[in-house]
Amino acid sequence: MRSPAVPDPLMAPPPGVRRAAGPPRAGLHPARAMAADNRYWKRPFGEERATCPDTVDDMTAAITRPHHPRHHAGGTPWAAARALAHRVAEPLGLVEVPLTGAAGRTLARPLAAAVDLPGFDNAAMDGYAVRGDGPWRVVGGVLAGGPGAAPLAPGEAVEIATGAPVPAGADRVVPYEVVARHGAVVSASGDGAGKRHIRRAGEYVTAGRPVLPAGSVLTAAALGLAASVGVDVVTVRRAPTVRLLLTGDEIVTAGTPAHGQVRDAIGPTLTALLRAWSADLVDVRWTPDHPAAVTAAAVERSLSDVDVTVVGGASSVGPADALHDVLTTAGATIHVDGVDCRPGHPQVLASRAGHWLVGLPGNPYAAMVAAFTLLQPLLAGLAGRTLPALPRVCLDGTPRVHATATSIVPVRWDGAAPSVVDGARPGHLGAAALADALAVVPPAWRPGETVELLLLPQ
Ligand SMILES: Nc1nc2c(c(=O)[nH]1)N[C@H]1C(S)=C(S)[C@@H](COP(=O)(O)OP(=O)(O)OC[C@H]3O[C@@H](n4cnc5c(N)ncnc54)[C@H](O)[C@@H]3O)O[C@H]1N2
Ligand code: MOO
Repeated sequence: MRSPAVPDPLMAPPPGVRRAAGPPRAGLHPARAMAADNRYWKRPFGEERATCPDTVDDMTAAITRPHHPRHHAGGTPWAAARALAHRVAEPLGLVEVPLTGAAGRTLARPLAAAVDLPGFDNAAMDGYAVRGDGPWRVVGGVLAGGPGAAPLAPGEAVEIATGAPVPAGADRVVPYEVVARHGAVVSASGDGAGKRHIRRAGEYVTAGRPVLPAGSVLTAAALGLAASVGVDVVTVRRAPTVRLLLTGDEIVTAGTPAHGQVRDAIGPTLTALLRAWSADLVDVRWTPDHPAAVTAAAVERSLSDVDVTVVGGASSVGPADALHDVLTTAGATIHVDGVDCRPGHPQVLASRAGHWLVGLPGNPYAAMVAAFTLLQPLLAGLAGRTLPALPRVCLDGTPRVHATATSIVPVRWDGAAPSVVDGARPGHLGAAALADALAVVPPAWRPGETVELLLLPQ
């Protein structure tokens, strides 16, 4: 039972409530040793290098930036951390949902056609369905959705609309553009040996055949395809339930912050990302740094509740950063403790009995980087999807690169090659807000080498 002195850990601040700044973060705190496991990683993992054509290859852009000693302790290499977050996730159970509510969900079973597509022989062009060689006698007309026409005899034609059922016996449809009509007689005005312009029943797919494999995301086109083949209900993976826990005495959720206070930027960013990643965001809660038992109780409860708890802040080594201790006390397994990337180094992936926790750094751009590193792959794994493949491209411009860590750099992709958006700072989303993607720049990248891109949802 919780002590009555400890406020409800999952109590969100009422909208508009401004909180006073918490107690100052005074006093020395022993830096935590990096997880011994991380020393296993001796060299970059999965960071392929390829060179762009026509670029200078003999320059170096490696600029080593000063970092706190903990940074130099390393961490799981970026690509390995991303792959691990996907690999450790067991796909969630199956649910049946109506097509109307299935956008973004992941098929748990192959999607099979319930009907032939097209369902019947139909016209691909507006014109005349004809039988035999012309000229033809027009014996009627047929519209899409209307009653069909009687079978054609040789030398007969019916005027026909695109999508209307082609009468039995018709060889082809002659488009209006290439016929001449005189009274009840039409003749081909051009080369009569053109295309048939008839879409035959089952030409696209026949009933019972799979049209999409399990693991496919129900995109806009996939939803339309499912409807085309007569499907109303799809079997998908349950959407992972997610709670966003924001930590920090200084955090306010609305209005203009007072001196010492900071407006929450992680909540709005993560809410949008989680929507794009088809997670079921259950709620966004706030816990103060003090007393630490509040965060502990919130994490404890959340680890028995939702599929994924995302904690904003509390991941580093400061006096108020309680997450590691909380996870240890909760008996959680820590899979990733620090990732060798800039920004976003202090991120955490942990689990307990099928419940997951992703700890994001408090700095908002670093939090966004961490969400792409650990959270997106985890959600993909839970949804039974493959790890999203990253396009590999040449960059326009030279980003700041780190000698030993992966740099995650906002880029704008409105030309042939994405160009670097300058001014990215861990605590500021200004550059990311102007970007279309984040470039994954491997350690000691050199101009002319390609990079992978994490595409930002709109
Ligand atoms: N001695 C060390 N200090 C720090 C290290 C380190 O390795 N050794 N790492 C730095 C890096 S890198 C980051 S990132 C931060 C991560 O800190 P935490 O995850 O523990 O987060 P906080 O300390 O609570 O906050 C950091 C920063 O972010 C602001 N913040 C927090 N939450 C939000 C939010 N929801 N919206 C907007 N801004 C937020 C907070 O006010 C702080 O300014 O640690 C460095 N220190
Ligand atoms: O990496 Mo911190 O994650 O630089 O702001």
